[in-house]
Amino acid sequence: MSEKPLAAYVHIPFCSHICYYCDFAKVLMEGQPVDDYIDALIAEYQAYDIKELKTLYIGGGTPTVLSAQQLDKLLSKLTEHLNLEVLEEFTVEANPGDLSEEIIEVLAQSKVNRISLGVQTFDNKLLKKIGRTHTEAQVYESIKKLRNAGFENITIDLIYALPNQTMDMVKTDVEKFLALNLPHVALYSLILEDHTVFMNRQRRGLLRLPNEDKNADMYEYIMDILAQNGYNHYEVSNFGKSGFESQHNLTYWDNAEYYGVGAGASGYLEGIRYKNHGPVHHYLEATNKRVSEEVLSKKSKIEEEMFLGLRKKTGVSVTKFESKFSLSFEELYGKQVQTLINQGLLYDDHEQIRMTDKGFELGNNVFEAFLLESGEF
Ligand SMILES: C[S@@+](CC[C@H](N)C(=O)[O-])C[C@H]1O[C@@H](n2cnc3c(N)ncnc32)[C@H](O)[C@@H]1O
Ligand SMILES: C[S@@+](CC[C@H](N)C(=O)[O-])C[C@H]1O[C@@H](n2cnc3c(N)ncnc32)[C@H](O)[C@@H]1O
Ligand code: SF4
Repeated sequence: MSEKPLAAYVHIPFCSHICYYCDFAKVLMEGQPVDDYIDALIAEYQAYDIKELKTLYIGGGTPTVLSAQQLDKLLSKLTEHLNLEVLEEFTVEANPGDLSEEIIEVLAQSKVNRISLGVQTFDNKLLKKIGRTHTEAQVYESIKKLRNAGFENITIDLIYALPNQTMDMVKTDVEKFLALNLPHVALYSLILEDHTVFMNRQRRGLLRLPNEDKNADMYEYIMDILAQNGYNHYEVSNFGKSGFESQHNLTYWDNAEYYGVGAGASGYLEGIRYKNHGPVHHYLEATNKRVSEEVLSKKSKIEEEMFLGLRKKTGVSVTKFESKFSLSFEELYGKQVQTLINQGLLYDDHEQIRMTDKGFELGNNVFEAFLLESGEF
């Protein structure tokens, strides 16, 4: 059987407030059995008997809404049996509003070496309109405190194409990011998700979103200005200075296996993609934490290799593809690749299949071309 994965994702589903756009696995923290949850999470993690990880990622929800004691316990239990020489990247997601001195102290004392801050925008009015509770000033304060505590590898998440957001507002956000001189940023175009306040407003005709052209202009602007400032656009939404690309997220895009632990977490182990129970009570009560499992067919594995790999600037290596699947890339996808090259969506490079900037913009059109007929495998 294959070697053990070297990446693990751990999910903390609690938030102090719910943002109007968010459909990730999360719940308001108040009244939740948080201590029981942490115990169950640690038990699930320990059952895998993990000795080596290159990357560990604690996401949410909001990991930093835990108390300092809860976070401390979690961080030490996760690393207790790990060979720390192997661990390269240990990320914790944080919200600027709830990074107290105690929490920063716990993070600084731990093995965590990367912080991902959910900034979304620097515009105070817009922050309110999207249901965030922090302010621009709190972002600067959090970053200052994190730097003082010794953190250098700090990334922020920003969202663009927000309701009523203009190009000038996007420019201001990116300029404010640049002024911070951070090594990494993820910039997501707003996705309207079901079960969110925004979707509800949209259905009632109350949401004014930038149209597709505006959205594309914003993305082009973002790509240009970040490249000019030395950020490598290494994945559709991710930009980093050299050496600061997220190793954990690259595991996903490299289509490698990883552990997923906690309510609503997904994992990929021994050829099986699985998802855990989402609602905290279901997760706590279930003996088997997984709510669904999919044994991947060869067809799905090939498609995923393409969809995930193409998200990266380096794309998909034909040699690696052929040795992994023991088949000819040219026979399987030669025609599709040529059409996409003619449309300016892929580079004309027969070893590394990579998207152009236009391809990045129209990602879904590119991915679609790599879907296979059911009868093919
Ligand atoms: C699930 S959140 C968890 C991290 C943390 N709680 C926070 O809010 O920053 C991870 C990131 O996903 C992005 N995100 C969530 N919902 C989104 C949406 N509907 N469209 C685009 N990006 C979204 C946000 O940038 C957010 O920072
Ligand atoms: C949208 S990405 C943001 C990554 C961040 N910008 C960075 O570069 O580190 C992170 C979010 O994806 C979700 N996520 C990531 N890996 C996951 C997994 N294995 N299972 C479930 N959710 C996951 C979590 O909600 C997490 O907050
Ligand atoms: S964006 Fe982050 S803080 Fe907001 S609801 Fe989603 S997980 Fe919670």
